[in-house]
Amino acid sequence: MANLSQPEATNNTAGSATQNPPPPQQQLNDHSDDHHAFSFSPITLQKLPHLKEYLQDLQYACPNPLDRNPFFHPSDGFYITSSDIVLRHIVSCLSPSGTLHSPHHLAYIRAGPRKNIFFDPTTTKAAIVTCGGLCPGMNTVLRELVVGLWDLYGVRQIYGIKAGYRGFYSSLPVELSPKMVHNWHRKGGTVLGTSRGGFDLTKIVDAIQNHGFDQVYIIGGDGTMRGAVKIFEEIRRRNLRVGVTGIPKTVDNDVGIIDRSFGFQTAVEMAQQAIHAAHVEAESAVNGIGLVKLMGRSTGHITLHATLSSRDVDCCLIPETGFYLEGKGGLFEFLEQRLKDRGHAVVVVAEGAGQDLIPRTKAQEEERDESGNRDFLDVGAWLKSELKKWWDRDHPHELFTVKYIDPTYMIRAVPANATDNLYCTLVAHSAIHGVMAGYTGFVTGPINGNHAYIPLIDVAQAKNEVNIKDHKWEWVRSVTNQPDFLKS
Ligand SMILES: Nc1ncnc2c1ncn2[C@@H]1O[C@H](COP(=O)(O)OP(=O)(O)O)[C@@H](O)[C@H]1O
Ligand SMILES: O=P(O)(O)OC[C@H]1O[C@](O)(COP(=O)(O)O)[C@@H](O)[C@@H]1O
Ligand SMILES: [Mg+2]
Repeated sequence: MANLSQPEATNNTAGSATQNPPPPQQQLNDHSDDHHAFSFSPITLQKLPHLKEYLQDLQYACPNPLDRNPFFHPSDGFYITSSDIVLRHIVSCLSPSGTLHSPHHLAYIRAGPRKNIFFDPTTTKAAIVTCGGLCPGMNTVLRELVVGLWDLYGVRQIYGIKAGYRGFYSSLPVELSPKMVHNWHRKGGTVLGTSRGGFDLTKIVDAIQNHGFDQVYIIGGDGTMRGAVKIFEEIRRRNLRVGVTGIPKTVDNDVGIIDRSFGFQTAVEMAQQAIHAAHVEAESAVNGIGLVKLMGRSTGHITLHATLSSRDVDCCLIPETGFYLEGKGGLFEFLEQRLKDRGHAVVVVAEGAGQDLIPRTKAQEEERDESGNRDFLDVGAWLKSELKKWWDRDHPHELFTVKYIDPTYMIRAVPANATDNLYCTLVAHSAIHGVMAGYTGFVTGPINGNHAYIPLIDVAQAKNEVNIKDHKWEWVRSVTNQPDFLKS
């Protein structure tokens, strides 16, 4: 349990040393309930929405059923209280006098079971939906939500919404039980189905109301989280007794605040196979280049992590840094030297990198997927063709080979590895505990290794890009010795 200093009568609204929006200012004086946000100097606890905020007569439904669960023996400290927090940043800086440079710290409410719950499990009706692209572990989260609701809390009405947000209003919910989901964690993809687009707020909330759902679990990426905020706000506007929670899923790892999303590590692991094959092909050719394109719509996390863990990569290209082909400090000059020194080279490029270099028509510029995400041109195919043109122009009589590998969906259409599966279980159970405790409009995810509850709106607004100023990007540069592509 966190050891905090005395609570102050008024909220400490000091900002944190983060890139995220400052926490909402608030005047709070009731610290008795778990759902109230308050701040302790020098820590500001991030406020979390709670059903009690707009349903004033809402009372605790009952003590947590885990009290009576034969497999749990709740002891002191088992239940999470309002004093349990997770600090946003654990790396700080001491001044010469030994005090912290940044006097204010942002904290989030720690995830986990609460002593009292606001839902009666015998009448609770939960809905679960998966949206956006696939990610390893989606089925594990589905399974653990069903099993957790059923076994931990005794909920018997659990429904799956088919094929993403549109499924709320375009098809009938599917009844789920532990028996039905028992082996789902072994399957890639999502048994419920998923889709992009189809977000119709009124129809979705009408469906939630008409079906009588009072808990909604939304699994998806950054787009899904933005939709979930709107659903939560509309539910609050209609004064519905419905808890809404988001569970971030993204192989791109582009969802902010949390350490990482489930499935990311599995995707990085799968990417190794493509890099390894590219390396073998390149090494076996004369002047061979192995080129691998990896997913990452607008962030290069998969490419960066796959590069760092592979060590066979000569050049890593991500959307967060520009690159250029010709001239001093360019890609061609670098590869020419590598081929001279080693006879082969491996280039790994994120799908969102170099998009501004690829010529495109006006129509191509406008192309969007059903969710409104920009459609990318194939940077790998373009790079392969540019490399060939360059070599034919500058070395017309020398052998040269580019072997282009695009594993695309292979890195995400697989079951989660052990680490991601563990994550999926924790995140699903934490989400259930939070909703049962009356929290709503929140996301569960690990912050510095500990699961916390974070306001949905903060997560929907925060983007997790590769910070090219931090050490991780420097490691890439030192592993590959690639140019910085900063034109002098
Ligand atoms: N700004 C938004 N407001 C409401 N719904 C959105 C928004 N952005 C995306 N969505 C919806 O969220 C779902 C998934 O979004 P998408 O961007 O395809 O995937 P992901 O959630 O994995 O990023 C889609 O049904 C899409 O219509
Ligand atoms: O072809 P699809 O299904 O639209 O998916 C492609 C996109 O999905 C991703 O894997 C993940 O995207 P989301 O997290 O937005 O679903 C991206 O890397 C990629 O651009
Ligand atoms: Mg997305």
